[in-house]
Amino acid sequence: MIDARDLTKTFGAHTAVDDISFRLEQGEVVGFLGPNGAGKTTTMRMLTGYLPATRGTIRVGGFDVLRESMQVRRRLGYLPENVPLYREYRVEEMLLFQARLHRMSKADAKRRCGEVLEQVGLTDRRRSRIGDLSRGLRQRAGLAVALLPNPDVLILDEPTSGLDPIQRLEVRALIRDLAAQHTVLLSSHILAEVEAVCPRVIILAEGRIAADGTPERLVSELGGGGHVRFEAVVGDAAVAREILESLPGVSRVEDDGRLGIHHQFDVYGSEDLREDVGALSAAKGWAIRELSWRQPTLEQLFARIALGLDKEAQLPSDRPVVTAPAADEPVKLVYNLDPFAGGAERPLDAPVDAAAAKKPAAPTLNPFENFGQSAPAAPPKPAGPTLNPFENFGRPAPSEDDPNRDVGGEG
Ligand SMILES: Nc1ncnc2c1ncn2[C@@H]1O[C@H](COP(=O)(O)OP(=O)(O)OP(=O)(O)O)[C@@H](O)[C@H]1O
Repeated sequence: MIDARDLTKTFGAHTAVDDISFRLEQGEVVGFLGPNGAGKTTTMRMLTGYLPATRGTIRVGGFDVLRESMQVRRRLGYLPENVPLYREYRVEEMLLFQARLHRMSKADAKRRCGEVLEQVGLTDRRRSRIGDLSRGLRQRAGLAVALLPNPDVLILDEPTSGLDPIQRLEVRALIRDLAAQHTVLLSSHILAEVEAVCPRVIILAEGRIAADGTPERLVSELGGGGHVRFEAVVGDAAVAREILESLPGVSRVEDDGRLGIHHQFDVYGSEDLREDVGALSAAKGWAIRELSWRQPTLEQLFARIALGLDKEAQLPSDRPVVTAPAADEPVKLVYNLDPFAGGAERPLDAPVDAAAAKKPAAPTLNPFENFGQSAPAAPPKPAGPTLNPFENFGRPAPSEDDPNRDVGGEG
């Protein structure tokens, strides 16, 4: 439906779009992503014929955008980033005016205006002045304009930018409906929105296509793979890291720092190593707080591309990391999970005192200290009143053949 080949746009010495090619098949819904200045708007304006390309060709529905512009306009609806609507017009007036530009007959224009107003949910606001509409409703009016020629293709440049969260959800739902009937190219800075609506994304960086595919494929192939998030009480973090690195299948381990008494690591490997890390923890006696499989998000992939792969270290973490205290700073004990310590506090970094751990402990009710030992004999029962009804408040319970025993019943 859209076929862009070897597209380049230069502004003076600056190359905004640098030799890109892509196709959108009929019915495809594609998210167009990229950091500010990546060239998205420039590309969209070239696709719609608003801006001539410096080099390259664009065909929409088989028609050349520049040489067969009237055929292209009938097949293509465009919602620019800043919707150029006439604020003094009423919504219906403005649509009728736009319909005339599409050379529709009066009857067709009236019918089509009614249809698009219904489609974008503005029927009851058709007599409102555009200047009086909220930004979300103006965006709907802009979509109505784009839909007027009943186009096969919709090009939407940041359709939810500047909207509040509720308006954004409404416009997103509207786009989802439209996506069922049109080929859509949608640019947005809101990646969750793109993931929710678009089965395919094209990521632009510095005027070039950096990635093109389904979000899942891009994330798994370019996102740097998944990793095991492991958080536990490990004692010496450097030693624990070395041990984790020695696990078969582990390619690298990132030390994310300390969170209270726990230490957090990201364990990378070719596959999900949760079971291996779990078994290792059990063997080492590390108390686990988290053991989970993490896939990179589209947002992280986007940041990787936007920042440049060489600046991977600057990737925003999905969780604030508490840094380990300096070496001379006393380690504060928050909670002691050492089963051998019998409740006594010991600095977290100190090794377990093996001798103390082995010494025969006095019988207690602490299950950790008493494995294998018989429970102490119960202390003798103190005489005195009990709540046993048979003991009759201090007296022994009557025996079976006590003639005075009250067995109940009549008489
Ligand atoms: N008319 C113009 N004259 C000169 N330079 C321009 C013009 N239009 C765009 N540019 C430049 O081309 C580059 C790409 O701009 P473009 O607006 O296409 O980026 P974008 O990806 O849409 O960014 P944003 O997400 O901020 O909208 C930028 O460096 C911009 O300054």
